[in-house]
Amino acid sequence: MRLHNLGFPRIGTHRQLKFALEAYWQGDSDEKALLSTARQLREDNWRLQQEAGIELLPAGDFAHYDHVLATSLMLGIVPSRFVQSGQSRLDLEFQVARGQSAGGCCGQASDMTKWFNTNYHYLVPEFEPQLAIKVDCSPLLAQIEEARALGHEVKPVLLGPLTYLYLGTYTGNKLELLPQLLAGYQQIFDALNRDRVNWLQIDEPILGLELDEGWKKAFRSAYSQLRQGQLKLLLTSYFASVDHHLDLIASLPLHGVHLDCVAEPTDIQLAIDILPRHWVVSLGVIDGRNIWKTDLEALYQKLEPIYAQLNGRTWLAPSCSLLHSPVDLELESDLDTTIRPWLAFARQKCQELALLKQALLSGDTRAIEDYSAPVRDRLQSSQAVNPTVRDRLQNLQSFTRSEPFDVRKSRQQSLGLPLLPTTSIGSFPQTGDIRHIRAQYKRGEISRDQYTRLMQQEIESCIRKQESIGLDVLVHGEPERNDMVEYFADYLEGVATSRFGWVQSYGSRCVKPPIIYGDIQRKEPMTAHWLSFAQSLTDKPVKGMLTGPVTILCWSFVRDDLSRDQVASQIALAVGDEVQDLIAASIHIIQIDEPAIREGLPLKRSQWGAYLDWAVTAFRLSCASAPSEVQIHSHMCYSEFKDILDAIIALDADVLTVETSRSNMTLLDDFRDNAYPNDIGPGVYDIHSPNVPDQEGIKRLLTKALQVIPAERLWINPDCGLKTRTWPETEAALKNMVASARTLRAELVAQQEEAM
Ligand SMILES: CN1c2c(nc(N)[nH]c2=O)NC[C@@H]1CNc1ccc(C(=O)N[C@@H](CCC(=O)N[C@@H](CCC(=O)N[C@@H](CCC(=O)O)C(=O)O)C(=O)O)C(=O)O)cc1
Ligand SMILES: N[C@@H](CCS)C(=O)O
Ligand SMILES: [Zn+2]
Repeated sequence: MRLHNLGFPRIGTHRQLKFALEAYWQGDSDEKALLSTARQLREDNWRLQQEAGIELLPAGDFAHYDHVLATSLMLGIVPSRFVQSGQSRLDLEFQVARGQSAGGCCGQASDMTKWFNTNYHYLVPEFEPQLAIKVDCSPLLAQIEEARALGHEVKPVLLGPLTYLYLGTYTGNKLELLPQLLAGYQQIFDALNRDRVNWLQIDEPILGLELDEGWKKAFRSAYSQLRQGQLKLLLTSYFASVDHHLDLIASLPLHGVHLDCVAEPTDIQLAIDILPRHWVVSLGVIDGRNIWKTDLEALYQKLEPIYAQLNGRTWLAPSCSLLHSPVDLELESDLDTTIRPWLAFARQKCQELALLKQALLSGDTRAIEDYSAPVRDRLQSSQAVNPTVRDRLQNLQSFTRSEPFDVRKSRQQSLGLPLLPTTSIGSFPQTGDIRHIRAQYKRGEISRDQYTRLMQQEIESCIRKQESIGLDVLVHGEPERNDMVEYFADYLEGVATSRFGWVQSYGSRCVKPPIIYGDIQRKEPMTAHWLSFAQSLTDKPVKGMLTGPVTILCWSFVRDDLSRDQVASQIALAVGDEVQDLIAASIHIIQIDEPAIREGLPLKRSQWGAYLDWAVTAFRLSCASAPSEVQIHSHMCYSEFKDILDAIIALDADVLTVETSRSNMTLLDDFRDNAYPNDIGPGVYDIHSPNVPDQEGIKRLLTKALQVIPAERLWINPDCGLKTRTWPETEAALKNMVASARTLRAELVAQQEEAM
């Protein structure tokens, strides 16, 4: 039996990678310093895993920005707009991820989207008909060498060719590109052979999807064509079961397969029966994506007969890469002492595997019995159930708003908004000063009153800036929020937050997912005091800003003893209570953000309907109590939406703002023929790039939008919130956006007059 790991968090216990990246981008450090931090992190990670008991360590799971982008660079698949002579490989990587710096030419960053159903974002590979593959796997080989020099036995990790192809964008049939791509993968295989690599972990998570015949055929042909030499391929999939593809997998020339046995019920016996007798079967039995301590005793009972059957062919691992888990629970000294023993972070998950192995080898279960006791405590804890919340949900009468959109729209004329209203998505720059003030408050260095006053100053400054820019619907700027989910978690019973539980979201950006351990209800109003202050400063409408139930759910570590739809409904009630308080505070426009609604989709399309039903219900429940005069907005980003358009329509928000600019408004093709019935604001510029969009560019996008959306239903806004930008970029960009809106408005009025 061997213990291995699919990948480890690369950001570091104290987000060392984040700080090193940002210092490099700001010009405060050099390439040498960044590479040295990265190397140190890899070293720490390997040591940590080895000390915990992992025997075969992953190498090549580390990436400076993103592992899909690292694969693109390894293959030389880089959009031609970035390839110039002179820049280092590292700078090329950052240009593709972040857009070309002002000094370079006009390179728009590659699109970024969700990694399957997680809150991690990858850089979408862009394929051109001639892939111009130019393999350079020296960074991977260097990582293998580093690990070997430290005395570790490693298993390199490579994103498989089919999944890589599936995740990219291409105007034609992607499978046409497979032969070219395979030539690149062959070169990588050859290099790994020359390097005497033994096992290669080849990640093909698309096997969790319901693939069509074309892709299944491509799997067979790709893996039979690739000459493996001495390499032993361990095919890994995760985030879903692959029971439906076992015959396909069994037909591939592999040496082993890894199964995620946690994400969905997985028939391990079926796998053993179908897979070739000589293959290694890696069982992903420790949840790599949630933070609950594993009931090792129960797992032991389940695995014992399987282990006996597989004998030496059993490998044990977390279900997926631990990229999605915080690093080390040891650091959480402030966590509630009842809750802390219920948890396991990445390091503890590795230790769980070691305990499990010990028990399976020796048959002595005493250690795992002791270890697992808190799991039972959690499931029986009185903290998990709140009868008031259960009764309230049981007795609910109203799940949706009372009048249809057209009636609501006419009642909302009282808001007095112009044609093509301009707005932003909510957050304004979270400057170092703001974060520092919050850190001081948390450390008790400033009082609550001082903190409130400083945040109010920031809100006032945001309002004045927006007035001067000329926006129509203002926001308070969200300065008081550490994060759009964590902030709300602190106001909710049944939810805990950690201190160092960072998980990488994209590049240098991290989040601390809250921990939902019990029934949820609001402790007190969460935002109304900030909004009421903001509205008192201006005659323009200020938009209230809430995070929706599905997003709070998807971006948290969620309890496993209650169904996700029940948890979402509980959150919806809490958000709905805040909607009431905002209305009472004279806020007439309220945005309920749901950027995570698409990422919550199960991998298998056949399961989408059930998920979307409860997700839509939860959103509608959160705003059901808003009278028709109150305008409800929602916002979505980081995803493709065309395949869930019906659900998005069913949300029935009065206004939907949605990310579109990075994908050049291709989303609008789906909105043709009035496909989207309510008001919509397709984002007109990419907020991830420091580049300031010019008026002409914005106007071009808006003109495109006007071809499919009638002017009376079109809003003008950026793609997403502006918290990651600086103020100079933000003001310049918004001024250009407002100027474009005004020009377009004038042109539309002139056209109307001409037509009369
Ligand atoms: C919209 N997005 C979000 C997603 N998921 C979320 N949970 N939240 C989101 O907003 N998923 C999809 C996208 C992903 N986008 C982003 C964008 C930006 C960030 C981001 O900026 N993250 C911050 C961390 C945010 C935070 O919690 N900040 C805290 C702590 C600040 C801090 O570091 N303090 C220092 C001390 C500072 C001092 O003393 O001067 C410290 O503690 O050491 C806060 O503001 O209070 C990031 O920096 O990565 C994430 C996802
Ligand atoms: N209101 C949030 C939405 C981000 S998806 C923001 O503006 O940051
Ligand atoms: Zn967004």
